Amino acid sequence: MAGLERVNRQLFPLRDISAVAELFRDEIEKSPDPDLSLLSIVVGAVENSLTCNRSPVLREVQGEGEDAAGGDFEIEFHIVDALYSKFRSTILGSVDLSCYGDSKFATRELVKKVSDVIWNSLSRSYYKDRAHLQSIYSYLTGNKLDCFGVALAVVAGCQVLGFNDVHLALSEDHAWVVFGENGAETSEVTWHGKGNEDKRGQPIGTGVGSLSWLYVNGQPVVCDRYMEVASLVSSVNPSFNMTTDIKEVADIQQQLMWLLYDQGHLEKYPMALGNLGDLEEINPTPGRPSCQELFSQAVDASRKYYSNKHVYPYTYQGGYFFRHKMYKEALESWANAADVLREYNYSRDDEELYKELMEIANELIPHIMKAVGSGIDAHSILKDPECFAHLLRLYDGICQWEEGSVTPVLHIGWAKPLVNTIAKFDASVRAQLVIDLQDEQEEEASSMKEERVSVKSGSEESSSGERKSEEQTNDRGDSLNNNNYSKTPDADST
Ligand SMILES: FC(F)(F)Cc1cc2c(N3CCN(c4nnc(C(F)(F)F)s4)CC3)ncnc2s1
Repeated sequence: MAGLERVNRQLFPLRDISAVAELFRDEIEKSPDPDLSLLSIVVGAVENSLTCNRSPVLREVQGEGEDAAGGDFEIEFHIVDALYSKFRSTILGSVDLSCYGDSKFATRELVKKVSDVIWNSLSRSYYKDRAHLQSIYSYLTGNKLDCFGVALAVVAGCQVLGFNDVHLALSEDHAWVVFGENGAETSEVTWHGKGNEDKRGQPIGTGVGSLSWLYVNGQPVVCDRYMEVASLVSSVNPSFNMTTDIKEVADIQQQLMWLLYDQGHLEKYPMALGNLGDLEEINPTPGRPSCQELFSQAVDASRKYYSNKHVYPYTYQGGYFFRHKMYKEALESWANAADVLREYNYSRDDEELYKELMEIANELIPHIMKAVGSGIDAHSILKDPECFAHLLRLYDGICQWEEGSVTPVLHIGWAKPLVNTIAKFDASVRAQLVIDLQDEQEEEASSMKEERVSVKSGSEESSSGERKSEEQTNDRGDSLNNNNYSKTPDADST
């Protein structure tokens, strides 16, 4: 039974958060196969009505403080019904299933066909980096989707066709699909980054090219239906403009995230836990885990389920510590993020992460040095050898990221802030630096280079990790705006 037939029509017209939450709860708790297009249309309609259709008069009255009051929304059943039917008839009307064999599993050709239907119905040219282009509501009412939205729409389209083996696979800056028996097949279905030729229909490379962060070294978040619901909730964007969020949209997103959290559907989704942490930092829910705990759960999830190959859990956590002037903890989180990077080779597809690290190294850390330099030095950072060790581990990780990459990472723009920062630490702290190089003979034997840097600080010492093996160093490393997931191909690249 399709989603709309089982929806509780008494809930409509949807006028408040609890009605939207009730509809999601019904769909998540009562249906073995939550209807992605229904849920994406509903939450997209709410987001759109509160953030996009703003009457100028209302705006003057509301004022645009931090959280401009979003006013009310009213989502009529017949609107949702019409859009839901439009999506289903678009998909069912464009895909002749008799062309794709009789397997109950999707084929590569079918997945590509669904991707083509979505792709070819998008507006010819629009600003892909804009907010609010992630939902099927946006697709149906404006023929616009960002790169995440295309991937979600393809999975929702395959659900309409009855192929429940097609699922969303998510890295920290790209999305694709898995399908077939045991989800053993993969396919690109959307674009990535600016001006890159899309690879739609191709499997995800498994060769050395996949050593780029973009494909998280074979450790993507592979979603089930419920995690796909979590991804569409996580992609809700409360932004009204660059400086203002609509509080009602953030509240709805937060409540839906807790609903999914309670059902265990965020357990293996580090970025969703990070997003919930951000929402909780702004507006804590009484009786719920703190944002610091959520950021820590995101780190644990990456370590437990993804061999610690995800970077963002540490940058979510480091950003939190930085904002709360917990500078030593921030340096440790950022050093842990850099440890993840060591296994990767930097490729031009990784520029979102490059920008993240640039901001940390060349803006946030210099800010810390200024703050502690002028006396706000709660933990006397500049006298703490462990902080110095975290700083060196951060930079050494970035250097190792660069090693073996075809694209350089560091340049003079990095060196100046680094030199200034190192110079800020007390000479006595720097003097404690002990660099012990591994014995030469062993190096031949293992053909793996390993160098240990440690800063003796009382009992504790910290050290850097393994180097890449020889064969990895010459590989050719064949970029989501953090708020709204979209990548920015040129305006008319689709
Ligand atoms: F599908 C793509 F291509 F868009 C990749 C995905 C991105 C993303 C996400 N993001 C991206 C990272 N993001 C971050 N926000 N702050 C971040 C940090 F730098 F503080 F770590 S990372 C916001 C939400 N949140 C949930 N799921 C996903 S799936």
